[in-house]
Amino acid sequence: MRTSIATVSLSGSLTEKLTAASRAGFDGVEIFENDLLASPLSPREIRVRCADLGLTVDLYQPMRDIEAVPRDEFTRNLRRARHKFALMRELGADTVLVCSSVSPLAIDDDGLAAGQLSELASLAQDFGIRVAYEALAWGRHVSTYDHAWRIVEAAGHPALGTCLDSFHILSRGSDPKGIEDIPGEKIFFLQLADAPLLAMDVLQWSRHYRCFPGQGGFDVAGLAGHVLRAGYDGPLSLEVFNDVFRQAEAGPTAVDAQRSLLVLQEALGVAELPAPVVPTGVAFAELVTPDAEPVSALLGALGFARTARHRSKPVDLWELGEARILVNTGPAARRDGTGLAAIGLESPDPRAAARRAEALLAPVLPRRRAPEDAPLDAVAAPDGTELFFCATGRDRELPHWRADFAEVPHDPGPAPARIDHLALVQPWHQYDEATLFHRSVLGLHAQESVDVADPYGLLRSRAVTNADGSVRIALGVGAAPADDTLHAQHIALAVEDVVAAARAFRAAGGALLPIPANYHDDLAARYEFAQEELEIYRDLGILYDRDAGGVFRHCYTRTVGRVFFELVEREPGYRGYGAQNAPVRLAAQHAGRPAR
Ligand SMILES: O=C(O)c1ccc(O)c(O)c1
Ligand SMILES: [Mg+2]
Repeated sequence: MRTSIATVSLSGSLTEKLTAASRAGFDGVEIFENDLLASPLSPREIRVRCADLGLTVDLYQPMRDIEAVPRDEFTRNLRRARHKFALMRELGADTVLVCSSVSPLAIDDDGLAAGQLSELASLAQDFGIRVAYEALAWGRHVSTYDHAWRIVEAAGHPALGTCLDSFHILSRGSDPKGIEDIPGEKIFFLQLADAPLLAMDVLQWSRHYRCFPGQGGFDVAGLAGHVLRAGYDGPLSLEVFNDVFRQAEAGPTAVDAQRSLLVLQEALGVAELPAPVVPTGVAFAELVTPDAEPVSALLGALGFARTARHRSKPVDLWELGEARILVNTGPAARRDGTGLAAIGLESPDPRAAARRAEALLAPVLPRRRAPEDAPLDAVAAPDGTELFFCATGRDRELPHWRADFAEVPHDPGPAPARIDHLALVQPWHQYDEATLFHRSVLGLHAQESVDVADPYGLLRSRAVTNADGSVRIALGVGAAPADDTLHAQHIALAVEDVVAAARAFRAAGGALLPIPANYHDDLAARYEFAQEELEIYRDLGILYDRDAGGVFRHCYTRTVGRVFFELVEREPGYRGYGAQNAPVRLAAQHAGRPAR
């Protein structure tokens, strides 16, 4: 289907918005009046620019407070409309959006509204223009889609139809099934937006919190299905008022937007994408560092052994049980400092996984970086983390990253361990994008978003997982642009006995993050422990959580660069990540930072 986006959904000047929409593959745009008013380009120049970019101007919007007003007021409205219709001809736009009046002058009289909208449509028709009437959820007398449709139907004018906007319909809890009773040719336009489920004033909700389909809590695909079954054949158009997208760069936002429509069309069965290939495990995590020494010391104290070295690059493989960490001291490290740069995901079909990612507009990375390397399929996540799709040792035909490494002499590692989860820090404006990306591209399931108090701000965190929990990625973000060395990434290692692991780490010279005594006093108030047990937790800085499924005990290493490790002992039924304890951990990490 054709896709369109309202200019209000993107940041920047009108030209920047148009360029971003075109590059992301949109077919058309809704031009928001303010964007036109503020543009140095004339309407005709905008039309040419759109044509050059391969965009149609699908809608001009909005006209406000038009209908059901006293005659003299309506005469002034028609005068205004005549100007706008002439402008739309220059612009090459053939549909105008009229949203239901919020004016105190508006009269609660459907007959009057229908009559005046019909007059407006007659004037529009002279200009070759159609009028699409939309119920704002906070409209003064008309606030539901079925009410707007009754007025359009009563008006019975060929140049008057309705505009459906998923936000207005779903935010009011209207049943979208009734959409199928509207003849498709009378649905002149469809605007799509999702939103998180918030209990707040609907106008504020709409103007600040809309997001792209699949990023919020509404069943936008379900609504769009009703619209298609009604016979609508216009574009799927995104109209998203969002404080974050207004500030973020237009290019990536437009890609995120287009991805949301691809996923929506897949759900509607009108677009076929390569099926998701859900990862089945974590093959490795790759750290980059300019200085291998502190990272090696940390890994060594955790019990990892350096087992192999890359045949042609400055990359070491460290292993502890099934946990594998690559330490890369190549050029990227000198540029970016110590951080988590890549994740290897075990994939049942790496090629197919990469094809899906590509179809969903993920940047595909050059297949490994040297001629003798296994040609691994890889894409970049929105935060820049490289995701490699691996088939470790499963199939001789498939590329095998492990074969790039030559064994080095080492003692067999001691305790069994594996990667429990990886926590990535998202750029502050990419939280919703990151969730949609990991869900749609990797086929992971998103758990609920949790708020975590940090002494200097509020963090949000949301985990995406596969069904058996063998892949868990926690996506975290601060509330605003921040020094994200604080909100560091981490690698959580699942161990059988966290107390033993923490003791062994300390005995090997590792430094655990100290946790204030108040925390453990509070634990004593909340749960019953054998006395020594709590003393052990105090001594090692072990944190404790419990849910209906089981117990979670965990502790943290000091941070190196932008990364730290967590040791976790997770009872199989426990679903969380110790979010309850995160504020204490964050405060302890702040306290432990060198003064600046
Ligand atoms: O918030 C508004 O005013 C507004 C304007 C035009 C729309 O299409 C809409 O859904 C909301
Ligand atoms: Mg709208």
